[in-house]
Amino acid sequence: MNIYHSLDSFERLECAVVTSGTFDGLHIGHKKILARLKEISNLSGGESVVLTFWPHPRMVVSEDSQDLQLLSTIEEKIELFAEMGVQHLAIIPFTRAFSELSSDDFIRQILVDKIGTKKLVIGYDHRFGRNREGSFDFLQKNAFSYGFDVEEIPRQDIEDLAISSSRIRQSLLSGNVDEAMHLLGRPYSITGVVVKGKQLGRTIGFPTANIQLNESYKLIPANGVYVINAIYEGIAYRGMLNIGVRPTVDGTFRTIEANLFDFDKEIYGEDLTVELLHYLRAEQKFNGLDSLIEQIKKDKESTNEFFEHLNS
Ligand SMILES: Cc1cc2nc3c(=O)[nH]c(=O)nc-3n(C[C@H](O)[C@H](O)[C@H](O)COP(=O)(O)O)c2cc1C
Ligand SMILES: Nc1ncnc2c1ncn2[C@@H]1O[C@H](COP(=O)(O)OP(=O)(O)O)[C@@H](O)[C@H]1O
Repeated sequence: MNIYHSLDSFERLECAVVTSGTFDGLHIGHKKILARLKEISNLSGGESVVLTFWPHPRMVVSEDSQDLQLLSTIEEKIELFAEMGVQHLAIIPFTRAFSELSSDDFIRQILVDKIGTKKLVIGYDHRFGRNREGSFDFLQKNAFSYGFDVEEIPRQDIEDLAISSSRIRQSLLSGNVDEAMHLLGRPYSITGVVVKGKQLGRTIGFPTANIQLNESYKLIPANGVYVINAIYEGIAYRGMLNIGVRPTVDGTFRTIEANLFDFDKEIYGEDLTVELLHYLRAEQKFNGLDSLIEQIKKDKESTNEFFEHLNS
């Protein structure tokens, strides 16, 4: 996959089959668009191009941008686009000036002149240009004068509800990682560096790798205990995760900590990815460490049962 961090380095293609959007989460609905993009480019002998924007437009134009929480970091998106076989990924720096571009200017200057678009594939609710004025209807009416075809991919539903990034955010914020997995088509994951904690975990028989996220905007699911797969140096380990403030040990800030099964390595300073598979329970305040340990042992049993069911 060719990656462009601005359009300056993009060389106009003979036959570009293009889609554009923010694609937060790259969920099942997004995948449908990308699958169609690939299909058309294969059939037409063209090349597939994804135009995406970074930072996320809401980080730039919304007043609540501090509160914005996203499903994917830009690194995660790059990896997923590559896995899906996208040939060209152009990451357009989304600035206030760019947000002022009219939809007509966006189409003529970028899609036509810069990229060489011959076919545009967009999701059912995609809007672009100043104040999101460009819609599918607008494109279809003007497609002839722009010299490319447009195709709209209809809304993808699961159980009569639209699959959307905001719906997945809500699922995760209420701890429902099972539903999020269903809508994403893969588990929700978090990657960060392992940092030192209170060094208490090892003394209670459950060492926990405390994960510090690199990006403040990455969405952290609801506090609670989860079944996970942890990926360390490309190898997956079963495990469990606690997200919360650890009321039992008078924790003062929120941590994300993973206990990996059948693992015994010091990994401070190294990267760890956790895939959240299932919600077990809410975080609780126990009357002392003994009750907490009893509960964590039960969590481990529940985690093992979860994996047994998965394999049966
Ligand atoms: C599976 C699991 C469940 C946990 N559940 C709770 C909980 O319900 N309440 C709580 O206060 N802490 C909970 N913890 C956090 C422990 O208090 C924490 O792991 C311990 O204090 C060690 O912290 P350290 O990594 O800073 O040494 C849980 C940890 C794990 C691994
Ligand atoms: N099975 C395991 N699961 C998680 N971390 C482990 C495991 N085995 C060893 N470790 C290491 O031990 C550290 C966690 O020990 P712990 O006593 O909880 O200390 P801390 O409070 O610094 O997290 C992890 O960061 C990791 O380097």
